[in-house]
This record gives sequence, C-alpha cells and structure tokens, in this order.
Amino acid sequence: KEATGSAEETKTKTLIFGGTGYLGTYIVKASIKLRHQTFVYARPITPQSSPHKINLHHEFQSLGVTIIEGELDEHEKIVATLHRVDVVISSLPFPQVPDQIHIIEAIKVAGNIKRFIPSEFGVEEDRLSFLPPFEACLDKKRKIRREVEASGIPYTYISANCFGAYFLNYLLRPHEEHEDVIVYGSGEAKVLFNYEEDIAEYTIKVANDPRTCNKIVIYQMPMNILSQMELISLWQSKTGRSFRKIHVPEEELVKLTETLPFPDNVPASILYSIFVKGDCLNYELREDDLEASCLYPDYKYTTVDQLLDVFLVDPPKPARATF
Ligand SMILES: CCOC(=O)[C@H]1C[C@@H]1c1ccc(O)c(OC)c1
Repeated sequence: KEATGSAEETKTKTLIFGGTGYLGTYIVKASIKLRHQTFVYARPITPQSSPHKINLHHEFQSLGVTIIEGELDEHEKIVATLHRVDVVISSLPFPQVPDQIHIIEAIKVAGNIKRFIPSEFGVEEDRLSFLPPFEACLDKKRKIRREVEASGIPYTYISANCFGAYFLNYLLRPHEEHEDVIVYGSGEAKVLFNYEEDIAEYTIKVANDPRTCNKIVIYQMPMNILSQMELISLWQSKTGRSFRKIHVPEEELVKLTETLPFPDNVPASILYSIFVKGDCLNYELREDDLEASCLYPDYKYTTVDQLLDVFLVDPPKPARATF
C-alpha cells in the first residue's frame, strides 16, 4: 500500500492510561523521545505499591512526564486532565479494558480530544474468531470499539500482533538453563513478532497522523514474519546451540482451553490462535486498512533478527499478561 500525505506528526500533548504497564512504559518513553508533552494517568502510589511502580514514577518524573494520580472512576479528575491534553492512548491490560468506558464518558464531556487509541495492540479482533476463552477476552475489546464508534470520538484501532521481546522470552527462555524448546503445533505457521519499542513509536506517530483518523492500523512489518521453527533455527545459529524441540499437539492446546478454569485457560487459547492458526496473518488487508511500515517508510524498525542479537547479549526481562 502506498503511503500518501504527510508523515510528519504535529507535537501534541499526549495522555497515556496504563502508562506504568508492560507496553505502556514503552509508549511513555516513545512519546518523550518524539518530544511530545507527555502525561500519565496512574493509580496512586501507596506504601503497598511495588518497588517497580515507585521507581517508574520517579523515572517518568525525571524524564519530564506529568503524572496525575487517580482511579479510573474519578470522572471529574479525568475530565480536568483531558482539558490539558490533545491525544489519549490507553494500554490498559485485559482486566481493566471494560473500565475504559469511564475514559470514553470523560472524553465526551471534555469535548477537546483529537484522537483516542483504545487498548488493543494484539490480533485484529473484528476480522477473526477464536477459541472461547480468547473470544471472551476479545469481546471486552470489541465492546469498547462499539462504544467508541457510538460516541463519535475520533479514534484509531491498532493491531500490533505479537510483542517481539515478550514472545521471544516466552518461546526461547534465554534467562533459564534448558536443552529444549516447546513448539506449539507443527511450528510452521507464520507469526508476526514486532519489537515493543517499534510498536510504541509507531503508535505515537499514528496517534498524531491525520491519515489514520477513524481507521484500523495493522503493524505487519515484512521482516518480522516467521514461524516458530524459523525463529528457533535462527536462534540456534546465533547461539551455536541446538535445542530439542518438544511439540505440543494442537489437540492438547484445545483440551487445555476446555478443561482449565478461566483465566488459566486463556494462554492456551492464545497460543492456539497465534501459533497453530497463524491468526496474525489470517486475513487480507482491506482497501482502507493502513499498515505501519508503509505509512512511515523512512522509520527503520528493529527486525526479529536484530532483536535476537539483542537477546544474545542482554535479553529484556520476561513478562506475563493478566486476563
Ligand atoms: C501465550 C500467552 O499470551 C499472552 O500472554 C498474551 C499477551 C498475548 C496476547 C494477548 C492478546 C492478543 O490480542 C495477542 O495478539 C497477538 C496476544
């Protein structure tokens, strides 16, 4: 798809909900890097707050981030915060996805927000169907999309596919001593592993780009498409090691989704979607869909091969999503 129009985004005041979370931290740093005045709405720090959250607040403040402490149901506080900014990005995790209704209500009252990006960043949930546990999680995101459309708020939905560092840690486990790697299904289905720093930087660009208003933007970087087997052989050649591959049959993943209680059955349904069905690439881009690397052809994203080189020397800390 040809990029058209100006890729230069204007410098706006950007507010991030979920800014102290896994992807949110990358988004806050990308917003600062792209020199936007950056605000974070975050839960109040208390003596029970984790050292990680406390350190993050201090780090953000040292970077010049304005932190507003509050809960998601503090309507007046959110409206007052919205009057200080132009663009709102949410990267709240699955358990808080329904709470985004408070953000939508506040945006409607405030009336000044130029773009809202709800918390998505995964598979394109309006184009595909999934095993029930994943379906239930994605239904929460679909409901927010419909609320956003009904509200008339200018929006952009982002399908960022697989978080690269997250899944390289999940599959290759560089922090552990091990001789084997788990392969879900045959390992041949194509997957899209996009480095979190690129997902974050593209998201700041997208949030400020008139071409992406009321559109879906898919992050489908061509160099980041590979199967589990291709990823493992790349990793073997880089490490000089050879791993025993233990295949988890797809039938076993399906059985886990049917026998484990919610939310323990969600990961298996996601693994099935991504690694067995290949859902990251299981649909054609439509005429009015936009793809990130086409929108910003001059932006050099980190390829999986380059990310593996980073993993060789300093693998990022592993993380685990909540559902
Ligand atoms: C295997 C366990 O999966 C996860 O931990 C969550 C983070 C994965 C995820 C969650 C939601 C998604 O839409 C998605 O699309 C690729 C990926």
